[in-house]
Amino acid sequence: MNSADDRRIVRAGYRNGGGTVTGFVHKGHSPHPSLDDSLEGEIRAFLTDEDQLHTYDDLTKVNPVTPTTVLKCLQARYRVKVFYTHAGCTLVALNPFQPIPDLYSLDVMKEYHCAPQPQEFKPHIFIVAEEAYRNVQGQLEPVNQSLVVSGESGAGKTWTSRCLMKYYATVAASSSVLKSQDTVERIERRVLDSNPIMEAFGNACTLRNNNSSRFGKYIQLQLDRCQLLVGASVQTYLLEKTRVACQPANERNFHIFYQMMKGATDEQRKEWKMSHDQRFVWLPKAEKTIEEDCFHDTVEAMVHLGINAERQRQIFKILAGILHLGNVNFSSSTDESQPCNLQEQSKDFLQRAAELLCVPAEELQMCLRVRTLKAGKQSVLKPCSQAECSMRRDCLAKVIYAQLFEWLVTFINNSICADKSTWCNFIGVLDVYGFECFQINNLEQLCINYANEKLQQHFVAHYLRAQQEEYVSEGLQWSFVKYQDNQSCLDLIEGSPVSVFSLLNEESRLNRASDAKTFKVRLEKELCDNVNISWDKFSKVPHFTVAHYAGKVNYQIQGMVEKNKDPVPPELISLLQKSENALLHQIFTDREAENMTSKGLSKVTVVSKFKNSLESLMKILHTTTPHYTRCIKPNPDCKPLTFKKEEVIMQLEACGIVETIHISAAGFPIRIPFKSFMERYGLIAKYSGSKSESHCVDLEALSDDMREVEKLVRVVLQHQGLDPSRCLDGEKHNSWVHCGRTKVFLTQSMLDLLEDQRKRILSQCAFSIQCCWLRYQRRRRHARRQSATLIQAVVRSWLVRRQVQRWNRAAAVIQNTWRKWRALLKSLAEAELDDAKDLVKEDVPALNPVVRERGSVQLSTIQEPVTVRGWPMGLALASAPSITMSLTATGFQKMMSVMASLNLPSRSGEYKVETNQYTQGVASIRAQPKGSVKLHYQRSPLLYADRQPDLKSDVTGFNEILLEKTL
Ligand SMILES: Nc1ncnc2c1ncn2[C@@H]1O[C@H](COP(=O)(O)OP(=O)(O)OP(=O)(O)O)[C@@H](O)[C@H]1O
Repeated sequence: MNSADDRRIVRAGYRNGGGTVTGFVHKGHSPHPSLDDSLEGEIRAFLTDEDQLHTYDDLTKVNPVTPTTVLKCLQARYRVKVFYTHAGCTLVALNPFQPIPDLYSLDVMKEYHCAPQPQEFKPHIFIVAEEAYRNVQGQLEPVNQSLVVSGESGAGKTWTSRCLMKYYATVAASSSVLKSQDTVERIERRVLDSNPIMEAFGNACTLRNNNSSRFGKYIQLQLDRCQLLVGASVQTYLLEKTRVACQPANERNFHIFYQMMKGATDEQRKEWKMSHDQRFVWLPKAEKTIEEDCFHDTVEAMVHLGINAERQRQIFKILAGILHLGNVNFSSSTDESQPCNLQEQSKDFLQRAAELLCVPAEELQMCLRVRTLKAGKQSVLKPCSQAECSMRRDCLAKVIYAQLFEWLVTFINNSICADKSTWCNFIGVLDVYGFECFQINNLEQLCINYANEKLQQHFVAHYLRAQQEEYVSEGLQWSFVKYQDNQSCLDLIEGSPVSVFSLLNEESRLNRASDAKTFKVRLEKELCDNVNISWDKFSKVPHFTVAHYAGKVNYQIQGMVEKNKDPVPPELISLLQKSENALLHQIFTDREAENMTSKGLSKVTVVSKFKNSLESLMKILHTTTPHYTRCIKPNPDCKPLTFKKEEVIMQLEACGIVETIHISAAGFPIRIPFKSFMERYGLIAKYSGSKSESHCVDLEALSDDMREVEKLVRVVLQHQGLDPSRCLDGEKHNSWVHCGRTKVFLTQSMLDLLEDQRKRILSQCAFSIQCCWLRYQRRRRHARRQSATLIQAVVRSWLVRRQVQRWNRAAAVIQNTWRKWRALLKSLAEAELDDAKDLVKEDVPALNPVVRERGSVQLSTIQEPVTVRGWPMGLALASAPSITMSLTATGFQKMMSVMASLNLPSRSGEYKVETNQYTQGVASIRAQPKGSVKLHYQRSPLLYADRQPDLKSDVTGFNEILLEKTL
């Protein structure tokens, strides 16, 4: 690659309202040699700083954008083991061909998933995955997403698709803890387990890739309202079934056969009649072992998907039967009226194949060697030639394998597909075979390359053309980037009324053996006007050459029509319907098999079927938001960390990556309708303190008034510190924004600036809101505290008042009761004393006059022995406080208090107070000198018995006092 190649891209300026914006004219020499020179100078200047080349995360930042500069950047990045690079709307993924530790770990997934702005992280396939996931969340139309992974065989498409599926199985399930863990785990696991099964049955080791997908697939990951993965469905395209019976030189059959051969137990070998040293014609390069040869993984995945042991047995028996069938050979017959004989060593294989397929051996042999021709209601048997016999054998193997594969896909879908009511959005992952160009190419390659053309067209239509067309419709002056539009190539292949496909179908539907040369003549005649098809006049082999977007491919015509017919002899289908293998029987008796037998496959040709399925895929893609990932194979030998420039540049050119970068770099990738723009960024003008009158303009009204909107856009730009006149219509590199008729066109840098400003204003607003809120809260807290204090004070005073009132009432009751009680006691005591006086008058000498006068007992004054049985209760109660005092006092103090409470004179010698237990109170008082008086008391159960409300009272006493005179 040198700068001469770069001359194909010449920059040209375009003007928009006075300013110049960089645009490009692709492919074609510049009419100005000085431009070439300056470009070369720029390229040299750019490449001088080699140490910086790997820092370009996005190739749109490369300046100037040429194949050389882009290539050098990718190479520099690959050297430092950076494998992902943005190229505008596309992600370029270079295959490292060796596992890179921690590049796809769970932690990395979480990092990208949780990042507020994953785009700011290093380019990664997880950015694409996350962007798609967030788009679904955003619910902006179109909500459903498609991740289109393209690249040539071995570039890493399947690897990338697997990474994407693992990513969604992780992030879309991580927040699902609330759901039944069982369900979630089961569905994620099932979705992931569909991979090893489909790869075992649909992938093979080819010269370009040890694990080459021999079918295309579109996986829909179904998400529910909460963005959780609830199911998935798989749509497959064009399995390369010819590989079952015919493997290209140095390539292998499908992995599953080798897995069986290498991983079977002795018991299984016995059942499959497959000894260790058994060689199968259809298993070339069996000695080569690759990491995909893991039978255990496939069986485990089958178990997880719900394929039970009996079904597995049936599947493996069918596969073993196919292998044995491959060893059946026929010898040529000299007599055309007689069927070909089986070669001697083939007899056993035919027998075993029949046993494994559970069909009668004779019938199998018959079907392979004799054709049944229908003539009206009559059937005529016609022996087949040796070549026909081999073809019928191969056809049988292919149809069984293809139907088995289809059954498996259906089973997987039934197992992982969620009910329509449970999911609402999906993310589709498309992994189709890459562009193929071999020495000999036939119908398979034509179909594969046609599919790639379709995808390229989708990319062109969606991105390159749509973007530029929009510039024009919005009134932007734009110097077009000349991208390679492959519409004419597609017209050649699938167009109407005349195209390669239509002619092929016509030829296939004619009830005659096709001739390659005749067909070539027909093609030449019908398609000579199309520039995308050519013929090598000197070649002896009938062929045609198609100029695809990715390069020219020679297609061999021989066998193409037959392959397109893909006829399956009805007797073979009838035979398989009779199979005692339940699975085989079911596969061929279902509705599709019925159609197949009744109409014959020749009616629905391979290309028409493929075209239909691709068209429905395209319909789905058109209704989704696409995300493109271009996988690049850095070297043809799959060597780790080896970068071959020639190999890479071819792929970059083939997928139009340079054009993509140009359009992304020179154009305005962000286009926002005025109204949405104002809704999002109008606040910048509003909160930046501008006095512009446009601030007061009603946004709703403005959306209709383009001039006003433009004025506002200018204000917004002013607030960014940008000169609107330069940025809107500015010079080269200054033109960041354009106002179209209905939309604002922005560069990524402009968008970043706007977003930054918006974020700043929002955070200022948030800060103001927080301050207000805090102030408000503080005030509220203070007010609350004051109110609480007031309430507490009021309540406390109310409580106290209530308490005092209760006490007052209680005191009044007590006083009242006490007074009554005291009066009662007094009267009782007086009555008792009156009785005692009477008694003394009658029986004993008179009591001491002091006693009589005071109405109290003065034992000391008793001259004569008297018998006092006890003191009245009233006296006891009246004296209670003193007693209490005496209980707490000790010694003399106590004695004095007791005497005082009994109103006893304290003359010494007349009586004695004894305290038996000092600590517990007075035990007795003994009178002197004639005998002693014992005073007993006991505590009253009455509340307040120890209180003496009225201290002046002359009534004294204990709770209960018993006086006892002992002689
Ligand atoms: N990101 C990667 N990291 C490590 N190895 C990778 C990576 N991508 C691809 N590979 C390696 O490259 C091989 C080929 O990749 P893959 O099978 O995905 O290619 P493909 O594009 O799907 O090819 P085909 O079209 O033939 O199916 C893988 O088997 C793997 O070993």
